[in-house]
Amino acid sequence: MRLDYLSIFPAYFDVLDISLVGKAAINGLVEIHAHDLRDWTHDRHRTVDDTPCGGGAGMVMKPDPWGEAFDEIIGTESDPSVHVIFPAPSGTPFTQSAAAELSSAQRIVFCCGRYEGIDHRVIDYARSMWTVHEVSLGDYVLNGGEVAALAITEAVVRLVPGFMGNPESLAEESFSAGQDGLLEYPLFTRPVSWRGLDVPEVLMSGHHGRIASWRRDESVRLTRERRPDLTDSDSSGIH
Ligand SMILES: N#Cc1c(N)n[nH]c1-c1ccc2c(Cl)cn(Cc3cccnc3)c2c1
Repeated sequence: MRLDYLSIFPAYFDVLDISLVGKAAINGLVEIHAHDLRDWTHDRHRTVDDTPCGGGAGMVMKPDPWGEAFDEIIGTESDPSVHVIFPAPSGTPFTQSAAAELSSAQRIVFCCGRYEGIDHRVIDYARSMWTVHEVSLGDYVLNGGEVAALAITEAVVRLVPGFMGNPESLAEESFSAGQDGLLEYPLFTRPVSWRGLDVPEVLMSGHHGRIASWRRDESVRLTRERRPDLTDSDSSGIH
């Protein structure tokens, strides 16, 4: 899997060399390339923004640098196997199932905008050439697309076959298909007693049936408390 990041702050992606994604890069599972969008400007000030047509506050990212960067990084041929991701406040909420789908992609290009956003013709052009995803991390405001690109990268790469040392652990995580759409149950490890707080006895019983039942009950309880929106979904197992 090749991952490209287009941003006016490419240093955001230096962290990928340190994290688990860096390990995957070393193992050859992923290839990471960060690019400075300003490398595709031609004026002395390396300008990437301009005032919005129709007026309004803030600045909008000009289309020209993006188009030239696309030509060099992706090419000028249409290829639906290339996935181009535009984080955006107006994007579709990014989900675990979207991460799972993207984990089989061979090429993902993250377009990380700033200011008030990117000229929409950039997205329209990308849609005419590749498979485009306009996504949002959630209902809160970030200053640009970089943090979202990092979060999406981690969510996707950890699902790439061969990346996780113990793929079985993926099945028990919150939001994973194996969890019935429920939140993950509380976790404990040694010592059994810590600052007057004990591990629930059932987990020390060695009785696998009771343990499974306790874990399921806890997942249902937590999901009802914290994510009632998940309890109505068909996959939740709670109705
Ligand atoms: N993904 C996601 C996401 C999220 N969950 N919050 N904010 C963003 C996000 C993503 C992309 C951009 C671009 Cl390009 C510019 N900005 C700044 C901005 C802030 C408020 C309104 N307009 C633009 C972005 C914010």
